[in-house]
Amino acid sequence: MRKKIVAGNWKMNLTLAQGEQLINDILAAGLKLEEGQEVVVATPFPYLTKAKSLLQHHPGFYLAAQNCYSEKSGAFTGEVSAEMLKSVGVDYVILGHSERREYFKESNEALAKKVDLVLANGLKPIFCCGEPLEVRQAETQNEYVAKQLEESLYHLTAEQLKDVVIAYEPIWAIGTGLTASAQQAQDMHAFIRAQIAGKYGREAALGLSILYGGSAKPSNAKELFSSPDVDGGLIGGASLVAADFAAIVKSF
Ligand SMILES: O=C(CO)COP(=O)(O)O
Repeated sequence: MRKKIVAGNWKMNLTLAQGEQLINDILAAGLKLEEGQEVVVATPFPYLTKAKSLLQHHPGFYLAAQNCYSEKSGAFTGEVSAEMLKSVGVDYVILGHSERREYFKESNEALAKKVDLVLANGLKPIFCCGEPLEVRQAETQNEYVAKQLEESLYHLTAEQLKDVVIAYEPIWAIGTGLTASAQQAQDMHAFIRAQIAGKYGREAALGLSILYGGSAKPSNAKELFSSPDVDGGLIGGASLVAADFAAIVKSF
């Protein structure tokens, strides 16, 4: 079902005590979530259990991990499986963030395997896509994103796709202070929805939540979220400040 989602991606920031404080501050911010609105917090792995205990009795608040490994289990020192994430109460898993694609060389093919493992464990992927600056400058962003979707998602059944959330994160807008304009975001979100409609049908496309990520902040969230195909945001820097994150959630 299509939902409005604001997800905070903490990335590799905060200590446990700081993270605990941040969640408590967000919970104390008096956010009133309506039916179909969700707040998701994506903490580093070591904080997931603690974060779960803080969030679990708050309807509408969900927990995400920022990654998982592309194999089920075994001798993969330092890696974390989807099954492990499920066992500590995770709801969503961010997959294919551009930082992981860039620094850890995650391919569309490896991401397809991660998507499968996440879904097989009853978790929901927040699948990230988005183009680098040179692709945007060459005006080939649609082809670029279409390929990401095709190679990582299109092996799924329509039933499986119902549990997938897509986040469009233009790389040139991540952590740069440069935000896609509301029109640029809307255009890409509409394109993604049309691609999904072409592959899975109109009903599936209308049921899909597509989040925008890239320098979203309190001052631009309302405009971004007011576009018809933008169903919320995946927030980096501003998710580390409770007042900013809460203000963005209030922009639903
Ligand atoms: O990468 C992002 C969220 O996953 C966006 O990060 P910023 O909001 O810091 O630009």
